[in-house]
Amino acid sequence: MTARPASRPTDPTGPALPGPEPFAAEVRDVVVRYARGDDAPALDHATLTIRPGVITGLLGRNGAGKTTLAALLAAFRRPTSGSVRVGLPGELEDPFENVWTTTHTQLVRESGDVWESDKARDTLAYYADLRPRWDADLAARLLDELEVDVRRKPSEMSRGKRSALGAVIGLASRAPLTIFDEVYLGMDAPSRYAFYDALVADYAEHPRTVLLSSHLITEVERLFEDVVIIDRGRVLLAENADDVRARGVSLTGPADVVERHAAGREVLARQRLGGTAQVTLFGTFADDERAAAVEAGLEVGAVPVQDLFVHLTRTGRPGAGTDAEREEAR
Ligand SMILES: Nc1ncnc2c1ncn2[C@@H]1O[C@H](COP(=O)(O)OP(=O)(O)OP(=O)(O)O)[C@@H](O)[C@H]1O
Repeated sequence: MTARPASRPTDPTGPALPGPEPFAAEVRDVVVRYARGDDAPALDHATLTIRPGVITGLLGRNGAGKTTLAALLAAFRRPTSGSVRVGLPGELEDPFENVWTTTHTQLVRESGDVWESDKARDTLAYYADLRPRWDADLAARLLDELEVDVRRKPSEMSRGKRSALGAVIGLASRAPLTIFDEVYLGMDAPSRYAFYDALVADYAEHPRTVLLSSHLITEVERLFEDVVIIDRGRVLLAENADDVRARGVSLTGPADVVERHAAGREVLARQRLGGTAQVTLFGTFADDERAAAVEAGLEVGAVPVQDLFVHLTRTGRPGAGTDAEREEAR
């Protein structure tokens, strides 16, 4: 953030207030063009629903439109056309210049959304004042756990500590709609896992609607219930994560048996360790195919969201994806 708003924090240590129920959001036929006449809009007739009280994973390759979508929901910008509505289920409103919905929506981006040149505690005080459900105790505990020194300015912190500060702001806000846009990318693995654990624990106690955008799909996929995949501004799918996982099949077992049961199917990923192989196949198995695979000694499982994501968004779809492209997309 570059400019400080006119209002200043008053009581950063005040008690958390009860707030509204988790928000829902609806995006209908939304187009966002950053430049007039741009023939590759950042969002291209995007339509999706964010369910209330659910953690949704927002996935897409670089430049897919994730940050643009997050910015619309948080009312940082308006769509070129189409409608964005946010709020209590059944009472959705246009969030743009809407004090009520924006007060209850917290977006944290990779930059951390912090005042770079002020001490971190000033940014925390600002959010404590802004967010009615701010929990100062939770913020203090997480800052301690993630070893963020609030006496320092973000401009003097490492990227990871700045990200951690943003992650704490997102969690302690307890906003009915909380959006984490790649906020944890700068954090090291122990910090990221501490953040995921804190998110799951606090979400269980204080349900809210969470949108998590990340490239680290294997790390975060256990967290989300719904998935939205965007590709070049278009929504490829928006559905329950288990339904996404059921779009493919994973087979594990002796390599020759695995290959026999995979024959003729589209292989999304293949791994081999000695005589054991694991393949990820696109498409579902009929009951008799599944039974035959189990009978032959194979382990039949659901597909990691990551493999489907790579498949659905690979360069030159349909058809031409190579292993190198898949690696690049990971
Ligand atoms: N301020 C801007 N001005 C012009 N074009 C922009 C602007 N912000 C984003 N874009 C373009 O809009 C498209 C979508 O960008 P966006 O940042 O939403 O994608 P993203 O999925 O968040 O990408 P990443 O994972 O790389 O952060 C990209 O083509 C990007 O170049």
